[in-house]
Amino acid sequence: MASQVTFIGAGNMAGAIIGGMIDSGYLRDAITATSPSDEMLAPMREKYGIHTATDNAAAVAEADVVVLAVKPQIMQDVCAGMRDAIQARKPLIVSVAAGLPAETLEAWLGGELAVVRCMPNTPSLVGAGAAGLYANAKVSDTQRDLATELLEAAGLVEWVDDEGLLEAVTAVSGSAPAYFFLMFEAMEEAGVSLGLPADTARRLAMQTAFGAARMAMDSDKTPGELKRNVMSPGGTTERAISHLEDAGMRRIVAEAMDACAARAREMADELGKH
Ligand SMILES: NC(=O)C1=CN([C@@H]2O[C@H](COP(=O)(O)OP(=O)(O)OC[C@H]3O[C@@H](n4cnc5c(N)ncnc54)[C@H](O)[C@@H]3O)[C@@H](O)[C@H]2O)C=CC1
Ligand SMILES: O=C(O)[C@@H]1CCC=N1
Repeated sequence: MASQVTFIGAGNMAGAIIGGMIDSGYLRDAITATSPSDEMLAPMREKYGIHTATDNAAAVAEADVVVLAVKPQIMQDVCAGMRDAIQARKPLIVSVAAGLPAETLEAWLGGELAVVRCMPNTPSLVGAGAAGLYANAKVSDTQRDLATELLEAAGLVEWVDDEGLLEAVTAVSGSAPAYFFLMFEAMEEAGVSLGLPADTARRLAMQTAFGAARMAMDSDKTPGELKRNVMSPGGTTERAISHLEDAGMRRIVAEAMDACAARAREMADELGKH
């Protein structure tokens, strides 16, 4: 029998994971999503055919897994409202909230709980997400497999054995879709400066990124080797890559990712006080 999974919150992240679960054949009848108003829930019922509820405590009463998918800023109140129901059942807690430590969530829900903390990203919405997962010591192997199954429905899953590494995951994948979107903007603008229509430049840039990612994932060559394969001696790519290297592209990327991880640590400190 499928494990009963209740999503607290029915927004982007919950929708992405639920959509993936259904596409990979998870039993609709075993999935519930909650939100304070029925406005967010009607589309979930129509699109996915799952159960919905506006009462969080009632919705977790028979859950084997509770996925916390509300904004970090309201999480403490949301946890307080279902604490007794969670303690009565002790389901696996899976949180996708940015910045909130597993220990804090466990405390807010009354303690002694198996907690998996995830850092997913928005490409989960198209089944191409990348998520880092961390399990506290109370998570069993079966629960770990279940969390993998749920998150893999929305893309790649990588486990880390130190919770602090989720800050690095935030820098490498959680926030990183935005780095690539910035690159698309910059390439479109530069393409327009070179005379291309904006939509042509955008389509070419995006398809090239998609092709490069797919090629790198399918190949046993390193990204460095694939890069050198594009660079004919004395040719155009060599000129472009030299410019990026001389302008400090690697340093800029490293500094941006350091800043991202530092902010993730700050957020954990700000949100995690309990
Ligand atoms: N958007 C992103 O790139 C990423 C988001 N996350 C995390 O995912 C979590 C959810 O984010 P989104 O799905 O983007 O937000 P969202 O705003 O799309 O969804 C939040 C949902 O919570 C519901 N909600 C509000 N109060 C509630 C309550 N008292 N009880 C139950 N549900 C309630 C809202 O109705 C809404 O359905 C956040 O904690 C965020 O940190 C994590 C990684 C990436
Ligand atoms: O920008 C943020 O804080 C969240 C966490 C990762 C992606 N979005």
